[in-house]
Amino acid sequence: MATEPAPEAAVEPAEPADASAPGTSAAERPTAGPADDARYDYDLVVIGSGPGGQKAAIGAAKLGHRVAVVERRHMMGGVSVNTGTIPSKTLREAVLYLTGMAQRDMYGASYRVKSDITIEDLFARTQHVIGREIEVVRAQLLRNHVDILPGTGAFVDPHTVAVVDEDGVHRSQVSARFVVIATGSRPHRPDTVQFDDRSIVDSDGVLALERIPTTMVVVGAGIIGIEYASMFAALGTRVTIIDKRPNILEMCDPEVVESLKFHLRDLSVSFRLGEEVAGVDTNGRGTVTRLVSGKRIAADTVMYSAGRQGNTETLGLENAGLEADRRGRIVVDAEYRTSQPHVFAVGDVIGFPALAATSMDQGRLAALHAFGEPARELSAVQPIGIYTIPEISYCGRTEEELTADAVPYEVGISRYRELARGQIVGDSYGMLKLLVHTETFELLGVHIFGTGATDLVHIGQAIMACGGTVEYLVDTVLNYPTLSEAYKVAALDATNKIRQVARFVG
Ligand SMILES: Cc1cc2nc3c(=O)[nH]c(=O)nc-3n(C[C@H](O)[C@H](O)[C@H](O)COP(=O)(O)OP(=O)(O)OC[C@H]3O[C@@H](n4cnc5c(N)ncnc54)[C@H](O)[C@@H]3O)c2cc1C
Ligand SMILES: NC(=O)c1ccc[n+]([C@@H]2O[C@H](COP(=O)([O-])OP(=O)(O)OC[C@H]3O[C@@H](n4cnc5c(N)ncnc54)[C@H](O)[C@@H]3O)[C@@H](O)[C@H]2O)c1
Repeated sequence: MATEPAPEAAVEPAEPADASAPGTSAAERPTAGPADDARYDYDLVVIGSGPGGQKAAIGAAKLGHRVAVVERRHMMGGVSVNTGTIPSKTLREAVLYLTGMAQRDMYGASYRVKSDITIEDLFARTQHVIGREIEVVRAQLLRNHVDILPGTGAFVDPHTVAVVDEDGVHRSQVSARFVVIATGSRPHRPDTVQFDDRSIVDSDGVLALERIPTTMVVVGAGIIGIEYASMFAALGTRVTIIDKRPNILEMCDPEVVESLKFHLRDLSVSFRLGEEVAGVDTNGRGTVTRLVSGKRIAADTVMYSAGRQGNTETLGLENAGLEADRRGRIVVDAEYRTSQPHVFAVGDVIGFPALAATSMDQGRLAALHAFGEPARELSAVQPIGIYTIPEISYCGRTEEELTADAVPYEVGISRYRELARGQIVGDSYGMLKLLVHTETFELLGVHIFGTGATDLVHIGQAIMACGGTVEYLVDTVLNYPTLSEAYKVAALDATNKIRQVARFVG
């Protein structure tokens, strides 16, 4: 994501930039809600078309309001569609398919679908999916009569947004009763590192690599770093992961993290944890990463994934009476309202948890709150999906948290290798762990490692969100053979252990 051009001071009066598009001009709007204010060009202007912005815009349009989305021409769909969630998950799918990785248990360690995988093979699939997704986003906005204003938006005053085109020329200026800031984030680039977008890249640059590197250093063992590290390791790249924290993915179940590390080491990944990067040197042919401890690591490519920065510095926040913190984030209340009650902010620009999944709901809720519609809070039980190879997913609490809070719990485990479906799909390493309250039988946490984890987690999530107990799983018939059966096996394991303790106690 490049830095946006700064808006000029004087701008021309508003004319929706995409007014030529059929059926999209504000004047043709079929209905306007009773609360609409004719003083403004729009009831809602959304800045940014990522998951948060899309859902805010469509949510308001469904209520019959006049809505516009400001977005740069090349970024329709946001980071999510263009450089984040969708390309990374498509790349993972291409890696899994072409390397034959998921089938090696069945057909042997040398099994490959294609022996000489090129970067073109991988990016062809990615580009195809990105193209389709952009069309889906655009079509959804247009069929909901949302105007698309191409360009970069910036506040002129608290109710007015100027739209500047890529070449720095002002396109228009629009006023709105409400504004939603959904400008997302970009990779954080430390000043000490000279990114050249060839051998020293961030998570955007990794999507423009010219070849699959033989060796790679990944700085930052957060979700982005570990996901890409596992993809390149599967492709045969020798990857070194560096992080100043003592372990990777610290929010996950330690047993799951150990399983992942075992798999990654098996793919020649090395870990340099508890180590800080002092700088990176490049001579055009390769890189040397210098650690504060004095170590030096040579690699073809360095990928930095050391956190993200909110896109706020060219938004003209000061013109709206707003400000952002050092990391470009905007503070909001429980209704996603900023310190200006008519301006909302959603998605990565408000910080944690910074997921496409949560951003969508934040956008939807911000639109409801803006127009005074009833809105329920999001369920507290939210899943995390990490698309490593193999994948990880969890919801609820970890063993550490429960122990720290002195909550009595029992663990129920199911190993995929003991499930018929696990054998059929060739997953011998997968496992599902349930954490169950020993007195109430309430489900407290679900931690999954292996095939289908990010989908399977939703079964546990639904039970937990509805206050269900493990007895539901014991008493329920599940399809056979499925991976969902892991829930049943783990539930029986946990209840057997609880019963055994009860027998001893008498
Ligand atoms: C590599 C990677 C993988 C990821 N994988 C996942 C995943 O598997 N699951 C998941 O849930 N999340 C994932 N995420 C996170 C997810 O992509 C983000 O949380 C999500 O995209 C944030 O949505 P958003 O609505 O805040 O906007 P974004 O998607 O960040 O989009 C913001 C948009 O605003 C535009 N914009 C910025 N400033 C302006 C301006 N002044 N005027 C007009 N437009 C502007 C930008 O051009 C951009 O298009 C991943 C992120 C990355 C980087
Ligand atoms: N599957 C998913 O849901 C998914 C996938 C990718 C990204 N995301 C989202 O994107 C966000 C950003 O991810 P991220 O991985 O870039 O950030 P992060 O903040 O999670 O991780 C950054 C890591 O870099 C380390 N680090 C920073 N500077 C360092 C240095 N100089 N030397 C060594 N280590 C250093 C930090 O200790 C930290 O562990 C996440 O919070 C996540 O919400 C989600």
